[in-house]
Amino acid sequence: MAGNGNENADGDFSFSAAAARDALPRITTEKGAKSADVCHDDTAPRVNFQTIDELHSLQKKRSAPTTPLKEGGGVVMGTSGPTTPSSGETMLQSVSASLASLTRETGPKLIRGDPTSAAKVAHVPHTPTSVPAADVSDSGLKFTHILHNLSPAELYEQAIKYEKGSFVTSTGALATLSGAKTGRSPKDKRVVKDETTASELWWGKGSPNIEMDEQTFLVNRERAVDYLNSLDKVFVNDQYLNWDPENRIKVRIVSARAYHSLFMHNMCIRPTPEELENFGTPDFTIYNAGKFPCNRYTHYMTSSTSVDINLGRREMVILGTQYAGEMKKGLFGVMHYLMPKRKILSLHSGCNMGKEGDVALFFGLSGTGKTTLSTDHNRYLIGDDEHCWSDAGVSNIEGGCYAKCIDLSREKEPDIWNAIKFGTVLENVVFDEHTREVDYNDKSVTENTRAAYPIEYIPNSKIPCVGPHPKNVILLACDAFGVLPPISKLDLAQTMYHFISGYTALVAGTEEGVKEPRATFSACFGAAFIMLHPTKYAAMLAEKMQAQGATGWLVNTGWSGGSYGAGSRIKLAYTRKIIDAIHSGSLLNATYHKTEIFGLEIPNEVEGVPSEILEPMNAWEDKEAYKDTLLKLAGLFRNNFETFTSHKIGDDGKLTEEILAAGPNF
Ligand SMILES: Nc1ncnc2c1ncn2[C@@H]1O[C@H](COP(=O)(O)OP(=O)(O)OP(=O)(O)O)[C@@H](O)[C@H]1O
Ligand SMILES: O=C([O-])CC(=O)C(=O)O
Ligand SMILES: [Ca+2]
Ligand SMILES: [Mn+2]
Repeated sequence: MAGNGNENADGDFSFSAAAARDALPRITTEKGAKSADVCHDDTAPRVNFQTIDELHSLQKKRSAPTTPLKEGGGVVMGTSGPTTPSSGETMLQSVSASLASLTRETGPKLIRGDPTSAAKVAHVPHTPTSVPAADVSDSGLKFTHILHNLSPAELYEQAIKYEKGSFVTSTGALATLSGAKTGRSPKDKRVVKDETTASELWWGKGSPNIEMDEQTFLVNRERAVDYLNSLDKVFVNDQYLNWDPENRIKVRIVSARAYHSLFMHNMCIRPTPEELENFGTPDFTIYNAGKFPCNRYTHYMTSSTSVDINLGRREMVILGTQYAGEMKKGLFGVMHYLMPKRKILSLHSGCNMGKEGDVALFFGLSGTGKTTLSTDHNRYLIGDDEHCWSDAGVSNIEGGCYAKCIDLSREKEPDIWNAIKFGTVLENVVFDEHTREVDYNDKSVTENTRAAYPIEYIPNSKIPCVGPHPKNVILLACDAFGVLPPISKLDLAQTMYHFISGYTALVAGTEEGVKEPRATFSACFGAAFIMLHPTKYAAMLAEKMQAQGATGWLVNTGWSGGSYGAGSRIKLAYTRKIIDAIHSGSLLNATYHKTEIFGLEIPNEVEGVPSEILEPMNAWEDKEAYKDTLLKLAGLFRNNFETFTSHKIGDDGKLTEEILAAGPNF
């Protein structure tokens, strides 16, 4: 009967007599079953390992270029004999030379690979020399491990294991903290003034180049190098800048953090394994000592942070800041020096291209919309921030994008939202401690939250990131005064006037309550990065725009209907419609009327944009307040331009006159 354990209809099992005495039933298998068939679910073939260590050694397959040794065996390399060094050896020698102490004239002893890894590692061949005991230092005796061009996955592991504040977010990005500094430190930037740069660069009032001498640079360089050599391990990135193959620059970044290495991996152009094998000597080297400060007793130092550029030595030193943007923008400064020497214009601009090959440039100061508006689902992204314009067309300097994340939404910026995934560095964002979902509205750490991702994370990026000559040059200004029209067409002189002015007005504070907008004028929409006098870049831009017949536009991505506090920021959807109309060419054929004071040409209609916002005065309720604010802004423009009135722009005296006349008239 059911339940008494004696069912045996199929002969599958039967209870032994013990069942009757309440013991556990003994299971008997099917008649005739051989012992080898007992376990039907474990029929895997023989294993290839005898020990746990062997099992672990099987997990990782060797790959070039990130694993320690190319030629198997894993023997520690001895002193270099008559045989030619392997590429791994060459790399170590090259890095050791980069990290050489200038006072001791020796490079550190280097080992490739993580210090904690059990994997066999190779070290740089070191010629044994007998040195006086007094010259021997502890750092000279130790080995520094070099983590050379690690992959994003390896860098994630390094960051999570060793760098506090590193987490994987719910979408797979690496959340990091940049420490005390969450933005650049322009007041701490120094540029070496030597015989050459004294005459070539822009110095003095308004210039971003604060001088330092060669000797002081070497003091800071030694400080950074000694710090890096004192560590167990340093990260080394060998990468490229500029997608134009004829004007590509090789850069090496030596840093103390996996965060910095992954950031630059994303932001610079990534070499192929073959290119890395044959990388050779870099054209420019960054020593990023991160949190290690400069010595404030050092000449020219006014804080514990110092970002030093030496164009002669082709080196940059970073002390006392971990904000990764310093590296990206430091290299941009270098390009602003090197490229004009080759008659190539360097630009703080975004750049994209339509299906018909029409290229647009987007100039603008930080936060005005270069990244947001160049990332356009209907167009190919060439780059979001740094470009070159040569006789051949445009090329992106970088291999990645650096998007502002504050208030980021999937609806408004889907491509940027989707780019925040595995491999992306997310700086200073706040996330849920359990779900790891990021709250992009949270400004607890900083308002300047950022995502750095490789450009190919944007689905319609154009690889290689080059394009033909621009057709449209769009100047973005986030006008928190709310008086500039959302869109106006510029003639060449006006384009130059606004390019040299480089105006934007962001909101002064992030605290509660209404704050006065603060006007910022930054020549060439990037005074912090230019090296030569602004008129040099302006002359090149004028010449190129003229030669190519490019049209200039001024787009206000800021306020409408009143200043910050009374009006509101122009809807991103409207700005996108305006940009669409520029790209399509429909705005070129529109009818226009001219504004008072600034003399800007405003279109009477733009498809998809309410006409009442096109003329700024119409959107203001208080017309008197509008006029006062407009005059106030015009005055700010005029004051700012005074420093440029004594400069000639290019060889064309007539253009200079026209540019001076292209400013506000009142
Ligand atoms: N009408 C608008 N047009 C453009 N951007 C807008 C508009 N309204 C709001 N925004 C927001 O303004 C910000 C523009 O930032 P974006 O990253 O594009 O600046 P950026 O010019 O690339 O600056 P940076 O050089 O510092 O990278 C984004 O957060 C975007 O969502
Ligand atoms: O450099 C930065 O921190 C961000 C940036 O792109 C800019 O300011 O133009
Ligand atoms: Ca940007
Ligand atoms: Mn920028």
